[in-house]
Amino acid sequence: MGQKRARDPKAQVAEANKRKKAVKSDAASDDYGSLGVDDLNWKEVAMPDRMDDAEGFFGLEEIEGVDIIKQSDGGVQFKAKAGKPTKSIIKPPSEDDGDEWAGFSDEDSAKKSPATEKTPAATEVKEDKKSKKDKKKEQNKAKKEEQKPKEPKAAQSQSIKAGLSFAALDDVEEDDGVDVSAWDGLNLSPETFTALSKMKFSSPSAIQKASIPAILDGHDVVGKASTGSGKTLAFGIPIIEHYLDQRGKQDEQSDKSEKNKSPIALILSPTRELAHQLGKHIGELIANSPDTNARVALITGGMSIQKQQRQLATADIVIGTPGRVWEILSTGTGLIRKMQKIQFLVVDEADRLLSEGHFKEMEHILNALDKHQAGDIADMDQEEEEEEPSNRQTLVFSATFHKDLQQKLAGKSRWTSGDMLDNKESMEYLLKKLNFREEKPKFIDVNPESQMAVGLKEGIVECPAMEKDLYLYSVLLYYPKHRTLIFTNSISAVRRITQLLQALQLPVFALHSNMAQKARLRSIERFSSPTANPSSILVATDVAARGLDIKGVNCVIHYHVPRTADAYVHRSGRTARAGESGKSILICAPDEVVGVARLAGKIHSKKAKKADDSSGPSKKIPLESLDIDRRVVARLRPRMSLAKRITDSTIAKEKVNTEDNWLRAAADDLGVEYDSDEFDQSKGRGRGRGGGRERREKEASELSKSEMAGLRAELKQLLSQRVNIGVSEKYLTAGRIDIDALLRGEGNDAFLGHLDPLTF
Ligand SMILES: Nc1ncnc2c1ncn2[C@@H]1O[C@H](COP(=O)(O)OP(=O)(O)OP(=O)(O)O)[C@@H](O)[C@H]1O
Repeated sequence: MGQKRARDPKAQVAEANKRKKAVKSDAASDDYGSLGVDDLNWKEVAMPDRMDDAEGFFGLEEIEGVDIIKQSDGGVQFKAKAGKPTKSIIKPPSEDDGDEWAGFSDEDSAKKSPATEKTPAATEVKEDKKSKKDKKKEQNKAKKEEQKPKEPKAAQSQSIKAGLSFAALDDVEEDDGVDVSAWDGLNLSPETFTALSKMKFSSPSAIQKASIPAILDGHDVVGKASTGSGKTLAFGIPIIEHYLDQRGKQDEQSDKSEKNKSPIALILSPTRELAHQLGKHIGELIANSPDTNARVALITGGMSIQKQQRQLATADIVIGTPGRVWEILSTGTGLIRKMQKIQFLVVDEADRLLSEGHFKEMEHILNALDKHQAGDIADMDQEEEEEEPSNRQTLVFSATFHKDLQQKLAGKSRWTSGDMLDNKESMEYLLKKLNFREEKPKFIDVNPESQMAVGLKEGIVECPAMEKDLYLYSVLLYYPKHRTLIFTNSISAVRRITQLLQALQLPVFALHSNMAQKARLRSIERFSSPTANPSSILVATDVAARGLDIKGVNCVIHYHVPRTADAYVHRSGRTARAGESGKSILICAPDEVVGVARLAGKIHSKKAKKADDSSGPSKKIPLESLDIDRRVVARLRPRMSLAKRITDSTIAKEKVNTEDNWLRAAADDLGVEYDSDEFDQSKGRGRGRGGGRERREKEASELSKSEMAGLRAELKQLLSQRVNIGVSEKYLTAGRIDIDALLRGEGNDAFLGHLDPLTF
């Protein structure tokens, strides 16, 4: 319900204060005056996890202590119940529901958000055509005369007017931009220069430098560049350039109503989080670009369908996941027709989007964009059907491209591996399905040698299969103040490891696709917030492997060996982004080593080949081996075994409860008595394999409350002390410990004694 107006929080607060004042004065004259729906302080009703992604059912809100007053026009107003002060039901002034990312326009913000107020585009609708034209001409003239700004245009043109209050000075932004002359050759608009300067992007990355001119020249582009190398703006900047160009033309030639306008770009992404992030990143470019008010509609699952349909109707740029985009296009009226007019189709993380899971919806969308017989366009008249075919540019980006896609697309083969693909094969495949406008799109591969980011170090920790948890914990303690992303291959492992690390009092969050959308976004926000604990940990499935751009991730740990080479590339790519450095560490049981060697071999094959050519054949895994001190592992074992018992018991209890409830309900349906002991006995009979696990689960679930409390107390006691790795506290002053450093809070304060830091 709360509306996001995040581009200008100050104005939002001012608006809310104004509203509050108005309500206050109402309340003063009539203590129980009537209120509108948006004035009330609605409370969210907690939804169970199983409601996750209930197809647009976003949630319920409730309010207590109000009477409903029916209006003569059929509408309703609200009023505090007798005896209840009005104040108790009014929404607080600066409330923001915080559900959505900043930077996207929505219907409400279109009406009165400060972002739209600041731009002429929003108010021009009311102006007469002639004055609009004159204004535009003046703007264009000014634009031509303008030098590429080394300082923001907004700041240049700001002049002090009489009668301005001090509050107005808040709107004058400091010119803290950077020199952006390195972007000179790319033929960008002054608006984009200003935005880049404000965003402090002093020079283009390799993929941006190569792709932007090609896209601006009207080419289809297939772009391949390592993770974190700035692919989003490689296509985002040309789209905004096109928007700025078109905006001028449209204003001059027509009085197209908001409803009749069509989006210029459709950007497809494989996951919701990535779609949100793309929206945020492109939204930042728009927000920093003076007088640019392109509207971004975010079309992903987990949010209200109706709202998204409304946003899509007036959007300039549509960003979404294929499932929801297709759902909205196929059920809307006239939306496909609008989308057929897009100038850019962007397929981000292309190899993932065009593979298993998204294939059907992608196919539907691609067909709908090209063909004129989809259901939605049955109402299209003859004249329109004979329109020229779409002339859109197709832009395809990823850090990796799969080999089997082409056959998969043709329905000839099952998905087998995530092998890397050389350029020619991927081109053939993409050419076929994406219907490029050019016979040969421009293939831009800025890092043919390696998919891995330059600043990434890759390491491996070998450990016994049953001790992965212990080694994981050891690695985490070795690297304090490291923001760490841990990847697993299953949702149940995410749940278990999160609980385990929580029991060990580490600041940990979970992320997997069975979580409600809001919880997913919350986990990412908490993990990535600049004010978050610098040792924050996010445990995730591969839903977080691609595209997520979280600032300051220092380390990626693969708790499970990734299933494919490209998954390894993308997971590892969550660190060492935008020229930073980072670590990727595989935790590996002895029987996984062969698979890891194969996987690493594929990724580094070209590099290895080069090395081999010069120095003879080598079978070594191209990953650095990390030596974890055995003393450390031994000293951490007691903590880990306590934490494991607590976690196993909690999980087993949850499982037993769920099973019990399910069986009870089934017995009720059948009209029989449910006896859990009898059921357990019959279940145990004749069981061979798996019986041990069930017995262990049962035992774990049978730990009493007081036993659990005992375990927790014991663990708490252990965690309250530093891990002593071979120092008698009696001899603290004997010289082996730098007491001053200890008091200054330097070194690794998880340990007592000298810990050789990992050289990795
Ligand atoms: N020219 C630039 N200068 C400095 N930083 C930049 C520049 N362009 C983009 N960035 C920053 O680099 C980071 C990575 O960008 P982006 O998310 O677009 O990478 P990517 O190549 O799409 O990565 P992935 O393959 O993982 O999706 C972002 O934080 C972005 O703000």
